[in-house]
Amino acid sequence: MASNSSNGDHQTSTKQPPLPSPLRFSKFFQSNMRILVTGGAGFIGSHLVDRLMENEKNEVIVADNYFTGSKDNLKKWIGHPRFELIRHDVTEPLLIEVDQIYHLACPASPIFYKYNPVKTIKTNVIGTLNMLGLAKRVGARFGFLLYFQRNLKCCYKLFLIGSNFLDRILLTSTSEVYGDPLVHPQPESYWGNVNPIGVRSCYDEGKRVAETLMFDYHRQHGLEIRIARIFNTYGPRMNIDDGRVVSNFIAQALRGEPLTVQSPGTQTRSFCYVSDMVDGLIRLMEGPNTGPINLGNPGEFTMVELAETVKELINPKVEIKMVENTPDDPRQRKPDISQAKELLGWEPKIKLRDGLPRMEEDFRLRLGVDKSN
Ligand SMILES: NC(=O)c1ccc[n+]([C@@H]2O[C@H](COP(=O)([O-])OP(=O)(O)OC[C@H]3O[C@@H](n4cnc5c(N)ncnc54)[C@H](O)[C@@H]3O)[C@@H](O)[C@H]2O)c1
Ligand SMILES: O=C(O)[C@H]1O[C@H](OP(=O)(O)OP(=O)(O)OC[C@H]2O[C@@H](n3ccc(=O)[nH]c3=O)[C@H](O)[C@@H]2O)[C@H](O)[C@@H](O)[C@@H]1O
Repeated sequence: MASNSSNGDHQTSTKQPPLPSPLRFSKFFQSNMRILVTGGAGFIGSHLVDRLMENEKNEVIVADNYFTGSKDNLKKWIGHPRFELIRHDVTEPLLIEVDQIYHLACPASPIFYKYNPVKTIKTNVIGTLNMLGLAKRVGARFGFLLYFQRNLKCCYKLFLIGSNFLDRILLTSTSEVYGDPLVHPQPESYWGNVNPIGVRSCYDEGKRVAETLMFDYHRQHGLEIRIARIFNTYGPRMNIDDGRVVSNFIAQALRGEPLTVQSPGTQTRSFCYVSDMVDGLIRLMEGPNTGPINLGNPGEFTMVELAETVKELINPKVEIKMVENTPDDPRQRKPDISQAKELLGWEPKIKLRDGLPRMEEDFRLRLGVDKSN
């Protein structure tokens, strides 16, 4: 069996040792960062792709099953040499070479995640397991390669360069992990108040298990993880009929329909504009902190106040009517973002009254309702 000692002064055969696969080896020299965005055809994901593509050193791969997302959200990138779109359901394994994973694949609207609760929890549990397996597989092989290079001495320096390309995976978790919070505002140290068997549990508990899996892979396999707990986010490209409150109210105001405030109407939410959210996600991924870190806008409003603001800004003639709510609707939600400020140097810039008109413009275009009506 031919063998070469690491310092090359003793060879039993002229056969060269097997070189690492060109693809892997090139990782040390390639300037491009290969980034997988699962759920990248969705609302937040497509805005994230836009931002990642601005960096010429990024190659972006989107894996999406189009359950709530759309190719339309990515049409400007299709055919671009640094972009690739694959129809893929994350509940099935995915074998590709990547350097970073933003794992966003999961329906976010309560109407959609309640539509098939078993699928929702599979997406959060099996989907996250598949993405962690991908990160570990690629990261582990890469780790071996680093060890191999390190023992070649001459390439030791590459180990230092290469190591900062070690894979990392970011999970977009949610403020729903706090359930119907008894602590207000919610800090990351709060364990939550979640119904394990309710109609929202497929999502709330699914995301909690996803966070658990992230930390277990981190502790057991040393995987580089990042966890963002996203609070209500709004902006252009939200599905017009996805049932979430901001998209509902804007679509209703533009169509001249009554704004449907679900009872009691005094429940609160805090709304973060999508460009602020994307900023926060990238800062978290690029920084050294695993999280979980709350990302959201601490500006808290009741649903009645939100309806009154939409009425004032978009259609003063529209009515506001109370309708029934769904079970387990959290009564209050407001992020404590002191960790995001301190560790990421991040805080949201866009206030609700400045964000809503940008979303109105997008919805007017898509609904064909011009300013005069
Ligand atoms: N928007 C918010 O207010 C909010 C708040 C908290 C957390 N989040 C999280 O952020 C992420 C993105 O949310 P969003 O608002 O963009 O939602 P979205 O529904 O617009 O996007 C989700 C994307 O994931 C895709 N997807 C769903 N299931 C999939 C599967 N099994 N395999 C592959 N793709 C799948 C959908 O087709 C869609 O493109 C989600 O993980 C969501 O839980 C969003
Ligand atoms: O920020 C979060 O973490 C969560 O926020 C939302 O969940 P939720 O707050 O329930 O979102 P909406 O469906 O927009 O409901 C917000 C509030 O508005 C109310 N609502 C909703 C729709 C409507 O037409 N009228 C109305 O008053 C609901 O009862 C609820 O109290 C997202 O749907 C979740 O994906 C996300 O994880």
